[in-house]
Amino acid sequence: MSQKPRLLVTIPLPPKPRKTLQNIDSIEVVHWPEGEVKTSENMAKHVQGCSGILCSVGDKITSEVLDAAGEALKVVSTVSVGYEHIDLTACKNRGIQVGYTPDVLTDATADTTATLTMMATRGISDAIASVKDGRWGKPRAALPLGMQLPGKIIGFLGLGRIGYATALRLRAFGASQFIYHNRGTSRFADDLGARRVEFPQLLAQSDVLIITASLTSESRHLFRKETLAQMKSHAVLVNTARGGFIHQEDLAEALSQGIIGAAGLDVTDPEPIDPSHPLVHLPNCTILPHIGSATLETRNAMGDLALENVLNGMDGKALSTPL
Ligand SMILES: O=C(O)C(=O)CO
Repeated sequence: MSQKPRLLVTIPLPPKPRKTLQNIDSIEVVHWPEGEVKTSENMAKHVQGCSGILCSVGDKITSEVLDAAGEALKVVSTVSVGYEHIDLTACKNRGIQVGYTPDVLTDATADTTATLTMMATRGISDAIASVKDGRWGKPRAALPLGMQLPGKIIGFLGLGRIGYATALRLRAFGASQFIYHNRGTSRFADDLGARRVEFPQLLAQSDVLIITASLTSESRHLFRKETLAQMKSHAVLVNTARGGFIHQEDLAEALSQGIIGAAGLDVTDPEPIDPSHPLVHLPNCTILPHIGSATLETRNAMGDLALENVLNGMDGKALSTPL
């Protein structure tokens, strides 16, 4: 049996960190078998005896997984800024370090959030569909008119790094009035001239409401029938954070009944969303397949940082970006 420390890699790595890892022969790399379902049983099987886990948001790192890994496990490193898939308390209790990848994905994710905001406010996905399905030019099939950002109130649930970078992009489209709801105050508020409001005011005042917060057990299904009903009837809801913020059946109902105007989602719950889900077929709902950070440059940077974290952790060193 190999005496080398073992590293479980649960995801296909981007090219740059993949190459780096290929050139390291002091560790044994266990790659997740292509196409194998990520069940807890399979995770427990592959993680046995590993000193490090390199994973991402689709991998549930529970106390059972940590127990299955055994005494050797020193570090869990996720290729993501979100970390709700990792049981941090269980890691802490076992002295296991946890790393994540903040900052390096801010710009790519803000690009996606601003793009999705523009797509949803202008009804771009239905407009594209109308060209493909022959509705273009048929008077009775006229598309609804879109909404522009000047003079509108742009609300952020979670004005952190990604929210701020999104607001800067939306300024180029004429957005100038920003409000936000964070638990405390945002360090970016002054620069944007953004006003902090309580959640009910965020719902009631936003013309565009953008979710760029971390999901917690308290914020699960924060957007449901009762809260969606408090939004403006033309409001556009954008979510590039986590699907769990939104009760999807309630959102589908709100969009089809004109309770709110449109939605743009880069995240769903579960992922992927079932293609037969009503949200997928609504003309006023744009859904992207969780591509927030999906550029070559950003994924390489995330992979590099996560690899650095896991190698340091396996070596007993401090991580560059610990949780
Ligand atoms: O980094 C994250 O948390 C993601 O969702 C990746 O896009």
